[in-house]
Parts: sequence; C-alpha cells; structure tokens
Amino acid sequence: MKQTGWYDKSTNGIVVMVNPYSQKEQIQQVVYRILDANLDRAREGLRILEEWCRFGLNNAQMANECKQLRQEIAAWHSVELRAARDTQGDIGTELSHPHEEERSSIKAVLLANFCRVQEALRVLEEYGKLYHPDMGKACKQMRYRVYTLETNLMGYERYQLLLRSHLYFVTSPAENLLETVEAALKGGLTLVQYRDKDALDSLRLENAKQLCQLCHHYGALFIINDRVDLALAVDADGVHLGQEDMPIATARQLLGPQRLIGRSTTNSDEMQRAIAEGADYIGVGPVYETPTKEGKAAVGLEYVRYAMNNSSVPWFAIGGIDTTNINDVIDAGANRVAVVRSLMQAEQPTLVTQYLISQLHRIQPSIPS
Ligand SMILES: Cc1ncc(COP(=O)(O)OP(=O)(O)O)c(N)n1
Ligand SMILES: Cc1ncsc1CCOP(=O)(O)O
Ligand SMILES: [Mg+2]
Repeated sequence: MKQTGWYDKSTNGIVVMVNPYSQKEQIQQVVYRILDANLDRAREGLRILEEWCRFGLNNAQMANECKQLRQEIAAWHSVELRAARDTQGDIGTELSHPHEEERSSIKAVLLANFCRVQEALRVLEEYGKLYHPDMGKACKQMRYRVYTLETNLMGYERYQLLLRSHLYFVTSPAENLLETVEAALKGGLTLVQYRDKDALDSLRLENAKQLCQLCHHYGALFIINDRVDLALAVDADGVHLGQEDMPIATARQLLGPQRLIGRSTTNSDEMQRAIAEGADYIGVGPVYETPTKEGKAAVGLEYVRYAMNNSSVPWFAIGGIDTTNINDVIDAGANRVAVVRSLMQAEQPTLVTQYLISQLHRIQPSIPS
C-alpha cells in the first residue's frame, strides 16, 4: 500500500517514513475514503436527475423518489466517513474521460448520471459491508430502485416526446436517405420510422445504426418498422407493427416497458384491439390509396373521423397525405400525420417539414389537441 505523509528526517540523515497508523487502521481509512467519495457521487448524480424530473418533466413523483434516495444516502454519510476525506491527496480529481466533457443531449446527460449513481451504489454495496452490517443490503436495494427509476424516466421521456410529435416521417429506401432525414430533422421533425422491406439485414442494420444516431443527435425519436430484433440491436426508441407482424404482447416482452410500440389499424375493431393490447400509438389508414402501399384499399376520411372520436392513444393518419391534402385530413379531425413520399421525394425536405408541422399546429377550435 502507498505510504502517505508523516516524514521523520531524523535517523542518520536517512529519510524514513513513519506512519502512526497500524496496517488495519490504514485499510479502514481507505475504505472510509472510498465510501465518502461514493456517497457524494451517488448524491450528486441523483441531484442532476432530480432537477430534470422537477424542472424538465414537472414530474413530482419521480423528483420525490430522487430526493428520498438522496436523503437515504445522506443518512449513511457519518462524521467519521467525512473526516476521512483527503481531497488534496486524491489522485482521481484530475482524471476525466473525454466523454465526460461532451454530452450531446438531455438523454445523454440522464444516462450518464444513471450510470454514475448505479456504479457508486455498487461500490457502496461492496465496501459498505466492511463498514456496517446493514450498509451493503441498503445500497443494493437503493440500486434496484434506481434501475426502476431509470426505466420509468426513460419511458416517460419517450412518451412525452411522442405526445409532442405531430409529424411522423416513415422512410423509404434511397441513396440520400441520411441527408433527407437530416434535412427534415432540421425542419423540426421529432419522429422517424426506418422502413425498408427489401434490403439485406446487413444494410438494414447499418442504416438503422446511422439513422438512430442522427435522430438522437437532433433529440428525435427513432422507430424501426416491423423488426423488434433490429430495434434492440441499435437501441431504437421502439417498433412499428402491422396487423400481420408480431403480437404486441410478444414485442413488449422482448422490448421491455420503456420502449414505444405502434400498431397499424384500418378499422374500429383493429383500433380497439390495438389499444387493449397496449399500443402506445396507432397508425390510421391508408387514408388515401398510395403507391407506397400498393394494393391496400383506402379507408377514407370516415375512419379518420372515427379515430378522432374514439382513440384514447395518439394516432397518426397515414397514406397518400401531402401538402395539397393535409388540410382535408386535419379538417376530418387529425392532428398527427405520417408521411413517406411527401418527404422522401421533396426537393426541400426542411421546408416541407416546416409547412406540414405548421399546418398540424394551426388552431382547430373544434378538435381536441
Ligand atoms: C405510422 C405507421 N402506420 C402504419 C404503417 C404500416 O405498417 P404495416 O401495416 O405493418 O405495413 P408496413 O409498413 O410494414 O408495410 C406504418 N409503417 N407506420
Ligand atoms: C406504410 C403505410 N401504411 C399505410 S399507408 C402507408 C404508406 C404511406 O406512404 P405515402 O405517404 O407515400 O402515401
Ligand atoms: Mg409491418
């Protein structure tokens, strides 16, 4: 072990290090320093999470859970642990990882701090066993509470962003796919679905990875069409499933509670079933016939009106919608739409995105927002 301090220069001109503590006491001091540092680390991380729950999400329940955890951690921070602190002698204060200096989004800040709190609690759990018989168990329980909080908070974040999203861009294969999506993101788009029915899985995976990164960089949600495995592989925000795709319950089991699941519907029965099965949002259409979904009959504006009056989850009118007819769809009650060609084939996807979003936000006195 490294000997610190306590120099005695007396003996025959030879510098001798004398440490007044026994080996056992020295180890105890080290353990106390570890506990002191990690009690601080866990509380600081929780405070960062709490501020977002409180000011960013206005969520009293989650903010309160952070606060409770902070207080329980503080109760372990005894005077003797604080007394062991030696900030000047701590070589770790100068160490930092380049990633600590850059956070690209709120999500990145939250994830980094969940990780920090969980790591600190794990350290407290192990070294705490050397300090107090109950500390290991208490820290383990708190660590599990932090996992639950993470699931709830990240799921809540996603759902809030879904609620704020009124335009949904469903992609189709193209050379300039990334550029087109980025242009739409610059126009304020917050919801993207990667849809490619024919590509090889190797290409799908590569595209999905790049699109996922791009969307998250702009703070947008990224959903994968049809494929739960791809969604998991790239850490997407969810999947979109049609009537012939996997059952929602199976997808939920695979994806866990915090990712979004969307379901296509073409009539009232499908809508009620999708909602009962736990879809987070539904597609309503095709409203108009469309070459993007060749051979699929249009459901018309009647089903849009039905959705307006009956859907208890966010719903997106889809199919043949563009700048020329979006107002008819809005007049029938839609305030969310999904488009493929309108954006994939746009000369200026940024402008078209801005236009579509502005129409979806226009005042609609008779339609609930
Ligand atoms: C938002 C949205 N709504 C409907 C669909 C269509 O899904 P599905 O019926 O599974 O057809 P494919 O897209 O898989 O051909 C969708 N993708 N997105
Ligand atoms: C995937 C899908 N599901 C119902 S309609 C549709 C395609 C919509 O494409 P477009 O916006 O080009 O008409
Ligand atoms: Mg499908």
